[in-house]
Amino acid sequence: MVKIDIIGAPTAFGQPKLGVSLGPDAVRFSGLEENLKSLGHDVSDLGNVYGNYKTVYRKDNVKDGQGLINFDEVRDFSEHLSQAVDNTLKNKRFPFVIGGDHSLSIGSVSAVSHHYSNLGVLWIDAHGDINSSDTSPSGNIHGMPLGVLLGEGNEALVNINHKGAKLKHENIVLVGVRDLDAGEKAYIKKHGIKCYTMSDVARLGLDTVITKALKHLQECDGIHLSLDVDSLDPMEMPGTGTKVDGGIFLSDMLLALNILSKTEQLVSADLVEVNPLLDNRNKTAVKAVTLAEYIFGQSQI
Ligand SMILES: NC(=[NH2+])NCCC[C@H](N)C(=O)O
Ligand SMILES: [Mn+2]
Ligand SMILES: [Mn+2]
Repeated sequence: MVKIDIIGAPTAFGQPKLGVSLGPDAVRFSGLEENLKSLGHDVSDLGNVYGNYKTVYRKDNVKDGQGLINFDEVRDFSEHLSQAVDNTLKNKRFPFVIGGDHSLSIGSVSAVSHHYSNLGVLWIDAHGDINSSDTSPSGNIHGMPLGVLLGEGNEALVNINHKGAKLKHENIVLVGVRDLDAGEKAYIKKHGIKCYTMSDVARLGLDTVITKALKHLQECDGIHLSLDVDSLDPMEMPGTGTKVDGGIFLSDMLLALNILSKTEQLVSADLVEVNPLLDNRNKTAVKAVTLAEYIFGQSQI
């Protein structure tokens, strides 16, 4: 039995497409809390986190001096989210953060890293999200959370929750990657970051990849899962803002999550980038709930 706090993080400030702020409710309305309860868990939905701004999105998406879009809003939201995640961990509960765009991981992982000195991160995503204000071609902060957590670029973002870098390069594993920017490729190579691309997944199978990823993180005192729904193929997950063909299929992902759910090291998770306005009859949110069930031990027999 896991004591789970569902934390809605409806931020859309990290990218320009409207609708991702509706993600948490679409996932809730598809049965998230009830289904996790039927698996035997103690589940509490804490509702949504909001920052000091009146909305969780901007229609105009303004760049600041460093080329960061909606910088003040992202920083403010991240601080608020990190406080909520910190409280959950203090209460000895599992923070399960539902997005919202992937910039939310700056807040969630910053808080988790305060509780685990050698935190590992399993980042399942079509993208690397390892840009920084120095390398990002778009200025969208949802493409930068790993970069920020590694201490790169804009200092105010790096210092969210507490000062300095939150993760070690060797404690990160990327899985499902198939769309990296040039700066991201260079950074991953320079720092020797463990990265399983879709070609690796095609060659080895996702079950083997996840087993290898967990082996790589075996010395970590906790593992955070950050699961971007665009890691799945767009045929599976149409409701997301930065789709890339050639992704993971649901059956493979469920097997991988089943393997992951058996490790005692898993301490927190994010499920991000569900955008109901881009979806086809809420399919993406419904499957996101299935992913959540498997993270928390659902099995097929
Ligand atoms: N979390 C995501 N969906 N990120 C997409 C990032 C796309 C691109 N690499 C960028 O930095 O703008
Ligand atoms: Mn992505
Ligand atoms: Mn992402």
